[in-house]
Amino acid sequence: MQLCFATNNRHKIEEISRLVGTNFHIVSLQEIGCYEELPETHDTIEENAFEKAEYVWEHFGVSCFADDSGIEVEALNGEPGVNTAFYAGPQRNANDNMDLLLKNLQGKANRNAHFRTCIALIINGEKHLFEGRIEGHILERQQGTGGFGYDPIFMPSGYQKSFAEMTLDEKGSISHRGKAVQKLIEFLQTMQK
Ligand SMILES: O=c1[nH]c(=O)c2ncn([C@@H]3O[C@H](COP(=O)(O)OP(=O)(O)OP(=O)(O)O)[C@@H](O)[C@H]3O)c2[nH]1
Ligand SMILES: [Mg+2]
Repeated sequence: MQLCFATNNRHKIEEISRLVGTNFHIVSLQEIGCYEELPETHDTIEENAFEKAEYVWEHFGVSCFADDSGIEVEALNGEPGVNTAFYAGPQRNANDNMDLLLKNLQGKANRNAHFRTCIALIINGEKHLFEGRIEGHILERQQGTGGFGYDPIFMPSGYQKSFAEMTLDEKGSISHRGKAVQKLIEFLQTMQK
């Protein structure tokens, strides 16, 4: 089965390709001739995931899925949430985003946070949503150099290392994205039976 992964984030492609393995064949936006930014104009992760997938389905007529993700911090009433990618500004810089989050958490005892991924699938025009979530906390400072985004300051519950100190396989086995993709794979497998 061939599906377009509607994303411009190379880290997501790397993580999801490993998880999907040979279960189905993923094609990129470039491979279907889509070179534009995908619209993400809504206030929720769920709606933005569908907006990206719908754009590809409507403009290119290709079955596809999109991943919209965010980190939600308890003491900040769920922020950055839907603004995770550009929390510190339109430059979408990971260090600026982490610095701002650490600054906004200064002096706060509660550092609980979770990552959430919503994967919107449109297959032959039918729409489905899969969600994955991982609980953890925000570290005092960056730890590790792997991963992307906020990985160096996020430590999942029950672990003594940040996402940025894990291998891609380790992160994928517990992460928000890993859980959402697992649900997507199981769904696609039941469809093929
Ligand atoms: O530490 C992190 N570990 C992760 O596993 C992770 N996944 C997402 N993020 C952050 O959340 C934004 C989502 O925004 P997002 O879902 O709109 O993605 P994006 O704009 O980068 O790509 P696209 O898929 O929309 O093209 C991204 O930019 C990252 O800053 C992560 N941070
Ligand atoms: Mg985006």
